[in-house]
Formats: sequence, C-alpha cells, structure tokens
Amino acid sequence: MTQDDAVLTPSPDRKAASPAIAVARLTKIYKAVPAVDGISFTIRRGSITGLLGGNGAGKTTTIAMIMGLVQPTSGTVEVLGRRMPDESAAVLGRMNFESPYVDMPMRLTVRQNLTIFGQLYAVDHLKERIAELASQLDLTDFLDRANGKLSAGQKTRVALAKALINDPELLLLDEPTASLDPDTADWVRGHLERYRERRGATILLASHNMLEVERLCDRVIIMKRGRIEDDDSPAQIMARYNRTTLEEVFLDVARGRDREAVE
Ligand SMILES: Nc1ncnc2c1ncn2[C@@H]1O[C@H](COP(=O)(O)OP(=O)(O)OP(=O)(O)O)[C@@H](O)[C@H]1O
Repeated sequence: MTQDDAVLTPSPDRKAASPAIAVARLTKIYKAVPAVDGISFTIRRGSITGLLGGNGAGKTTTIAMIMGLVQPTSGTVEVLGRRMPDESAAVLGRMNFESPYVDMPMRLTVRQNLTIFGQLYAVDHLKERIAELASQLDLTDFLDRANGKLSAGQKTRVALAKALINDPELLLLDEPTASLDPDTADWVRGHLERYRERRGATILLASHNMLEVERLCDRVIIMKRGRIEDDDSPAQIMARYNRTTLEEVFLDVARGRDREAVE
C-alpha cells in the first residue's frame, strides 16, 4: 500500500474514532415543504443529546434519516462512521430505536415479541438476555401476556426492552418516557443513565419533557421549522436566553422571542 492509499482508505481505527452521528446539510422535502432544512451537527460517542422542538419541527424525520429509514432529499448522514442508508447493513446491528408511538404486534406476548426482535439482531443467549431485561425493566410478571393487553406504561417499558435487546452502542429514542407516571419515568431515566455509563453508549433523544432533558442531556439541539435554532449544553443555552429552565427557553423559541429580546 502506498502512502497515498493509506490516507485515502479509512482504517478500522479511523472508523472507531469517527463521531457516533455526523449529519451534513441534511434536508428532507415532502411535497415542496421542507420537514428538515439543511441541518448539520456531529454527536460524539458516549454523549446524551436532546433533540427539542415543537410539534412538526422535524425531530422524528431527522431520527428516521439517521436510522436510514427515510431517504434524505439532499445532504448526508453517517452513523458510527458509515454512510446511511447505503451502508446501513454494517451498523444497524449496533444501534436501536424506541418510540412509544410505534406499536409491536399486539397479539404476540411480550416474550414472543422480544424473541422475534432478538432473533432479528442475532442476539446470543437470547432467553437469558430476555430474562435479564425483564428483571431490569420490571417486566417479569407480564412476559407471557399479549402486548395488546398491557397498559401504556407497561408497553413503554417493553419498547425499551426491545430497544436494548442487542446492547446497542447507539440508542435513538423518540419520547422515551411519554405516558409513564412520574415515578416510572424517573426510574427509566436512571436506567438510561446507567446504561450509557456501563456501555459507553451514545443516546440521542427527542423529548417534550424539559426536566428530562435537563437531567439527562449534556447537549441540546433545538429545532424549529426544520432548522437548528440553537445547539449547546443546557447550561449555556439557559444562560444565553437569560432563563433558569429549559421550559422557559422552549417557550421563548416557540413564541419567536429571540435571545436579544429576552436579554
Ligand atoms: N411522511 C410524511 N409526508 C408528508 N409530510 C410529512 C411526513 N412526515 C412528516 N411530515 C411533515 O414534516 C414536518 C416535520 O414532522 P416531524 O414528524 O419530523 O416533526 P416532529 O418534530 O417530530 O413533531 P412532533 O413533536 O409532533 O412529533 C411536519 O410538518 C410534518 O407534517
């Protein structure tokens, strides 16, 4: 190999050093309306980032493009050093996704659902993995109940178990604690923090719960009408808007009060 080849060919080490997610000038246009409008950001491995924004801001579309489920109109997405969606086969097994709004088959039991997803990810020792997750997420009592007969909160915990089945390096979460009571939601947040610490995992979460974002996230990306309105640590963003909570910042952004106006 010549010196030039060595520079041009990404080595496994260079892939390992790449960010968890790199998005450049990413755009998705639905019938002439931009859902995502030229956004760029990189997310470092091992971080927890919150994706905020009002209804229709473009969060879910962004996550879907990161997953390789939606083809961008233009721009690029790289996940763990691989271009999405073209190279998704190389990384899908190392990532996972949870949204309480995506239902699993209702007639199958929780155990059957987790078994199917575990098999899709070729999880080793799947029975033991399901038992471990059931114990961690308090699912043991209803493992053999049909998914359709669970409460909303129980379904959310099952969805989280599904998202963790392959011990993912990258976890994409769309409102992970929606419909959970405050106690269970708090417990799930603790579980996610411990998971990140233990696994060194990267988490990107879309959330409307500002306290959740303040607690979990070291960085916040605020979207509005498909664009990035702000991108920084929660503390820096609150300082910039002269606010003491992210809730107040969110309202400022949603109601069009910019930083200067609130200073
Ligand atoms: N498949 C689709 N076809 C047409 N328009 C779409 C489609 N998916 C999303 N959109 C539009 O794109 C915009 C962004 O939607 P998206 O679901 O990404 O927003 P969001 O920030 O996740 O909102 P929410 O907080 O309500 O979930 C919205 O105007 C939405 O109506």
